[in-house]
Amino acid sequence: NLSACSSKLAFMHPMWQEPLAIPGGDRQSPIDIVVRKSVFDPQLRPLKVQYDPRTCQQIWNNGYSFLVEYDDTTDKSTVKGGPLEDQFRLCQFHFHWGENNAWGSEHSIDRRLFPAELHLVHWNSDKYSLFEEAVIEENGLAVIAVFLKIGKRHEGLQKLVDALPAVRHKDSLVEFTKFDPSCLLPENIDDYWTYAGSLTTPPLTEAVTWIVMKRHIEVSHDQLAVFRSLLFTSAEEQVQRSMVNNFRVQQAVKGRTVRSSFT
Ligand SMILES: NS(=O)(=O)c1ccc(C(=O)N2CCN(Cc3ccccc3)C2)cc1
Ligand SMILES: [Zn+2]
Repeated sequence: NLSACSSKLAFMHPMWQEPLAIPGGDRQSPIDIVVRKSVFDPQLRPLKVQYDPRTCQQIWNNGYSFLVEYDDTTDKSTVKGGPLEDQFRLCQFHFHWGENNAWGSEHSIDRRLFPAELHLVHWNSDKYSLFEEAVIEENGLAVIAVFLKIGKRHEGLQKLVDALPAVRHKDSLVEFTKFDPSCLLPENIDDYWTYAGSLTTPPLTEAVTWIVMKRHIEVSHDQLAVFRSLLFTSAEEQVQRSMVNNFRVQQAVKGRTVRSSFT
């Protein structure tokens, strides 16, 4: 099945060597969400997402993905409700994608992989004062994951796609403003799965409440092709490597329960 292939593939294209020991290591991400094993929780409230496009600052290639970074010095762009007890501030969003449209997402639904996955990263501003503090704390982060499927062109995404050639190489950065990331959310954000997990890139800390949207968004084949024109490597390096397959292999669920906000 594809996910086995993608894990073999990840072996063939290891973005990084998976560390042997991970702190705790019993709530790692990503995972396969087995729908029939998820548990409906009627106490899960609707998500309240409030993003201010004026907090959008820059876009940069960090050598894993490209990050669109937001000013998180005030509570202007936040998420609360859903499984969250506190208010979380948006600090950045990024994507993971494959070398082709057969795989690329980090999470899967009943082993179904998607060509790409969006992560909107937030940190708990009720409890901490900086992302760097929250990233090592139990309930420090909340990441909203949205699957991407190939279909019609996503008008809102195009402004982002047009900026990508300027951050082709690792460590390149350009100003990027007035982008409202709510345009990347599906119409219905009330249907999601949620579970306790980790960052999927180093330091892999077990600080994340994952909120995985049931509904996907559509982007065009050509839009996703521009993601694949990015490079893992900096301008100085002799050998340039295409930024593709920047997903982590799936991790053991280890007795965790995945809750659903819908029946
Ligand atoms: N794929 S994911 O959504 O799980 C995700 C991955 C990375 C990040 C992220 O912004 N950083 C991870 C650590 N990094 C730098 C850092 C910061 C503090 C301490 C140590 C290192 C930043 C956030 C979410
Ligand atoms: Zn991610």
